[in-house]
Amino acid sequence: MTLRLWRRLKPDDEERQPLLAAEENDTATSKDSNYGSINDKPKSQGKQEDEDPRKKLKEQQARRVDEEGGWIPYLKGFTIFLPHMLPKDDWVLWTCIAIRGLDILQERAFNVLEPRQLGIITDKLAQGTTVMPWKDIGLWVFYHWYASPVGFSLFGSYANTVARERMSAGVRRMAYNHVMNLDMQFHTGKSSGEITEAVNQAGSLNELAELALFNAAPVILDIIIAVWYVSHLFDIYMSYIILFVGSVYIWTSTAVTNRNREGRRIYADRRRAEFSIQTETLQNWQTIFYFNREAHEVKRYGVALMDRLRAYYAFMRGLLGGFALVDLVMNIGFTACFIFAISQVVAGLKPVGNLVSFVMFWWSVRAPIQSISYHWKTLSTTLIDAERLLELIRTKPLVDDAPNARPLKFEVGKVEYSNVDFAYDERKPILKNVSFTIEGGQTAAFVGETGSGKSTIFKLLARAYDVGGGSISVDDQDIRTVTRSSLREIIGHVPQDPALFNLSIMENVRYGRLDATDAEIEDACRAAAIHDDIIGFPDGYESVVGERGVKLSGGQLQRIAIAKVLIRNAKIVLLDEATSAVDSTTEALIQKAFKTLSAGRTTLVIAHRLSTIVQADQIFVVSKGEIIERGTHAELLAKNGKYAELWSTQTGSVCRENCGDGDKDKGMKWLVDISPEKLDKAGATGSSSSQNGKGKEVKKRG
Ligand SMILES: Nc1ncnc2c1ncn2[C@@H]1O[C@H](COP(=O)(O)OP(=O)(O)OP(=O)(O)O)[C@@H](O)[C@H]1O
Repeated sequence: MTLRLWRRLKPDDEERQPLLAAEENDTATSKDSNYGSINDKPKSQGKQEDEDPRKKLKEQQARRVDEEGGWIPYLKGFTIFLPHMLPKDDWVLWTCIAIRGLDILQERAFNVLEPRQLGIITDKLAQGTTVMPWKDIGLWVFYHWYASPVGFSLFGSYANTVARERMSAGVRRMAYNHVMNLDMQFHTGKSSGEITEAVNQAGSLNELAELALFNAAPVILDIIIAVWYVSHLFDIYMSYIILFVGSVYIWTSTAVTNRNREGRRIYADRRRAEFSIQTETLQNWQTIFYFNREAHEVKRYGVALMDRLRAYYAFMRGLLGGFALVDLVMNIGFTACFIFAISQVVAGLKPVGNLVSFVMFWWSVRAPIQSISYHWKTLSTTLIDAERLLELIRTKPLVDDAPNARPLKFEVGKVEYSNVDFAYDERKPILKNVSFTIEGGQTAAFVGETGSGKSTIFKLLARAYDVGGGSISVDDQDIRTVTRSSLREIIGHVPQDPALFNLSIMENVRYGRLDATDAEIEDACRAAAIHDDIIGFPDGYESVVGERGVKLSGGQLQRIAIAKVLIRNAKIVLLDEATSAVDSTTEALIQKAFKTLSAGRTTLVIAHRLSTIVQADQIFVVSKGEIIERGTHAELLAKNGKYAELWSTQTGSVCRENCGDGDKDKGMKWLVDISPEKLDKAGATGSSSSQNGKGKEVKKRG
């Protein structure tokens, strides 16, 4: 019994704190209400300022208790989890709870019956019986067996496990679903570690429920039974002794815990520091390798390790000393009760069997009494953990379906931005009065300096964020009035830095359309000019791509991302610098594939290499969040503005005649001054120039 209690009290209590997990929380501490990551702190800075993330949660909890008007209303806030933890129709869960309930009751009954039976046998022996009391022995054996771990409690323990895990699964599912449906601001503003930890706090709620249902309630029952039973065995004074010992015990153990808090905090800090060195150095192993700093890092880690050990020893000294003290209180209490009981037997007031029953009973109730303070401490820690989960669940997505949102009715894929304003942070406007219309099936390209807001224009179309002013519509339906899912279903996005799941190439491409056949996937890969690369890998389509696709080159990653969009058969395609990482031959292949596949689809392209978008139906030049020029390639060249400047920089061409007046009919002449490689890319230019057919002439020098 002591051993069991020791296990329950010692490691769990002090080490259940998520010391390492706290490390992951150090970074994202900003809770800004704007779309902004401006307040994000660098990791090391965050660490210094937020040494103990639990402290912050504790303060938050105190504030919330205050705001809600006390602990009861505060705790009521957690009832939002109840339908997920205890779903009414989960008969397996309720059966397990019922079995565990029965187990708790039978445990209590046998706590009394077994010592009592031993007392009866002792009394018979004391009376000098000469026959074996087989019936009593049989009963004792039965009680003893039934109350042991191989008796009914075997089912009780298993039912407890099933109930706990089912409750936990319900809350985890709820939290995960909630996080998945939060907006992009939430996901870009927080570290994935922090989000994961918050979701995992589902376990803390579970503990809370388990504590209340299966631990605290039985302990209260134990105390009531103990007081009643010892009064029955001896007299009421014995109950007073037990209550007194219990109170002193609780007071002492609380005092010991408080005293140990500082030691625990130091130990937690040192452990975090050691963990931090370990992860940082492993993550930056290549830097260490190239700077030949292995020995330096091993030494640094060794120092942190020893620091942690010293802190741990100090903490454990305090803890073990504390345990010894509280155990002493318990032993003094037991001695007092024991002497009192013997005195009653000696005085002939009670039979010796009662003494035996008492001693046996003491050992069964000692653990529950001791566990009160443990449960109390666990309750406060668990509540703080659960606070994190509550905070997560209370976070409402900034972008959500309107109450009367309906599915988007796709017609031709016309995209219209009307006077769109947007800011991630209200202090810094990003898009200003952006207006344009792209007819269904057209290709529109966005060019402009880095950071001018091109990707942001894309993000708004997928409703990663909502516009600050103006509106965006698809086929004349304001995207805020349609369901987010129906909108994203028709959009295919190839990001700047595509990331893949650590699965096979086949599975990654199938992510675009879950029911795609292998043959369809291969076709998409052919169209994206990646098929030949894939079949060249030793495992072909079954090659696993590594975390985020690290085993693939940038160009391969981009083409697989393109294949994913192709297989998705999206109606509106967003290409964010989709061909920036491929060589000119591959780029030409991709361009060809896209030309075929973008037929009938509205395509929005961001490109820094202008040669890739000369055939676009419209080109928008974005600068500082505004569209400063628009038109076809030829029209923009004719304007000889920003676009012409960019074109000139990239291709080395210069306008020789009629430049700058924007009059298309004056027959501008461009002189192209480019290397053979540039000419290769600009080959598209020649064709496009004639395609756009505005009577422009592109001459090659030399
Ligand atoms: N999640 C975000 N939170 C805060 N600011 C952001 C966020 N994303 C982008 N920004 C800022 O918005 C501005 C426009 O960024 P955007 O990514 O739209 O530019 P871009 O024109 O696509 O640039 P690039 O060509 O380099 O991709 C930048 O100043 C950027 O720092």
